[in-house]
Amino acid sequence: MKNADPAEPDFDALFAAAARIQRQAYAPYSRFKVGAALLADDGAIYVGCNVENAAYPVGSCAEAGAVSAMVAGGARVIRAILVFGEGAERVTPCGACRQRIREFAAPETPVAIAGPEGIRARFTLEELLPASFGPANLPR
Ligand SMILES: O=c1ccn([C@H]2C[C@H](O)[C@@H](CO)O2)c(=O)[nH]1
Repeated sequence: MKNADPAEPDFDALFAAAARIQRQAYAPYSRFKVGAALLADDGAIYVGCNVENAAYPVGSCAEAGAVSAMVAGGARVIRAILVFGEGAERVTPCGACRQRIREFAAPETPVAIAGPEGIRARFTLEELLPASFGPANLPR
């Protein structure tokens, strides 16, 4: 049975959303298109794709786009996130994006890494960004 556990995020839906948005990526320089989809606490799926720039460092990652879409949509908690990329290697979020996810996720929040054939690996955020700095580290 598909997604029988109600506590388990629907990774099939995240995969479909990330694979769809990956095709929209603007990546004329790297030619490496990435899509990201996250399930937020409002039950909605928010997506993003990488958007490169002729001034290379100005480009943004798929995960950054998905996090921005979530915040713009009014949600504040990431329940699960999936990153979709092509090629033989796993496309794990870059360091900066791990921190972006950290702002809105828990240590145990799943981060799934997918390619065209399906999910390749599943990490927790804590595995990708151990001993991290977050909102609670700032004085109130
Ligand atoms: O997790 C990742 C890794 C890379 N990229 C983008 C950045 C750049 O546009 C291209 C090559 O690094 O892929 C993402 O969007 N997400």
